Amino acid sequence: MIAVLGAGAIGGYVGGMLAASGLSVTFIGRAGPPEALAEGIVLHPQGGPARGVSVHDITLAGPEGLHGAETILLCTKSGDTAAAARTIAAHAPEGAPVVSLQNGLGNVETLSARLGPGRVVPGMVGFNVISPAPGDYRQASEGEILVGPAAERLADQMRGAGLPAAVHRNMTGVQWSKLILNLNNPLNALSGLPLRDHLMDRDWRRISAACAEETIAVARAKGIALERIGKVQPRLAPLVMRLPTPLFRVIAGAMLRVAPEARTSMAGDLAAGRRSELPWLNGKVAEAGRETGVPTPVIDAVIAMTEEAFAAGRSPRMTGAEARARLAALRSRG
Ligand SMILES: NC(=O)C1=CN([C@@H]2O[C@H](COP(=O)(O)OP(=O)(O)OC[C@H]3O[C@@H](n4cnc5c(N)ncnc54)[C@H](OP(=O)(O)O)[C@@H]3O)[C@@H](O)[C@H]2O)C=CC1
Ligand SMILES: CC(C)(CO)C(=O)C(=O)O
Repeated sequence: MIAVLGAGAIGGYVGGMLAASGLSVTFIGRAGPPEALAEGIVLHPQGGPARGVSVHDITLAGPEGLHGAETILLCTKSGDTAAAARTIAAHAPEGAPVVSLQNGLGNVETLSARLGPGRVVPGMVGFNVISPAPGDYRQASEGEILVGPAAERLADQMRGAGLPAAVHRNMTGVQWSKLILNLNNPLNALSGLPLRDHLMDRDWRRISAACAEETIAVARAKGIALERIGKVQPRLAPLVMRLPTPLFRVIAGAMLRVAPEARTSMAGDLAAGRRSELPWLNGKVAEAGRETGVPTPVIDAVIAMTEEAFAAGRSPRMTGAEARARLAALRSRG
């Protein structure tokens, strides 16, 4: 049985696809069965027909449902990882591998510290998923799932379920490279725009490019080999993001094949009043920058602006040009 801990957008979609292929999947809620799935699941893979999974073909449970898990997919936000690790330690069989499908850096370390080394496998989901209604999950952009070699069987099961999954040997490089894409998450939360409209604004892309450059410099200082994520070569990302919009539209066509209503997961967190994953995204780059002596002034200023927005509980809905002016003011202050 595959247990999905964190029945939100990623857990609902990935777990739902696995269940639709006939695998036994249990969705674990915080205290009891996840209510969002009480009526079953509707899946909308990008470019494919919608499919339904009856509530009778899945198991919904509280933490005790981890009891029979052979593999655990961890799909909570990063701020919930430590609590999830405690739940796994208390309820899951000791040897059951835990595959983190989360964004950001540090989740694997948090899980390993609680559950022991060798049991936790890093994973990366390269596509966006939105959930317009409880139990309804839509793949909203292109991308693949990558997992560490220890999860080869899971990668096979995912492919069998129609999910584009593969094993990757350098998951540290993959996670840093995905992080470069996720540096756009707080910017998208600040603009409040659908992701596609956001990406069409060159001022926002220029800020993304500056954040990517700082992260590439930090990764280089740490000796991390960055990896291609889908069609994106991280080292070329700053160049591509800075292109004038008509050229960007042609070169980055795949990046723009995004559902019109899609927003990044952090924009969703801000809109829903949830905590942000900022400390595991930009925060980790700033931390590593301090350790390696690489300055990260743009990332630091983006952190300050995003923290302000989360403290206010709503997106400032600023334009890219306004954001650049604000960043310049924050940087000149210090
Ligand atoms: N959404 C996306 O497009 C993508 C997201 N990701 C990453 O995947 C991860 C998950 O994101 P996403 O699916 O969007 O997040 P969601 O907020 O949609 O879902 C997270 C789910 O985890 C549940 N949860 C939290 N703590 C626990 C716990 N201790 N026990 C059981 N359930 C728990 C939450 O329940 P509750 O509602 O009660 O809080 C919620 O249902 C994040 O790291 C994100 O960055 C990666 C690629 C794309
Ligand atoms: C797919 C992507 C990069 C952007 O939507 C993402 O990871 C997220 O929303 O958190």
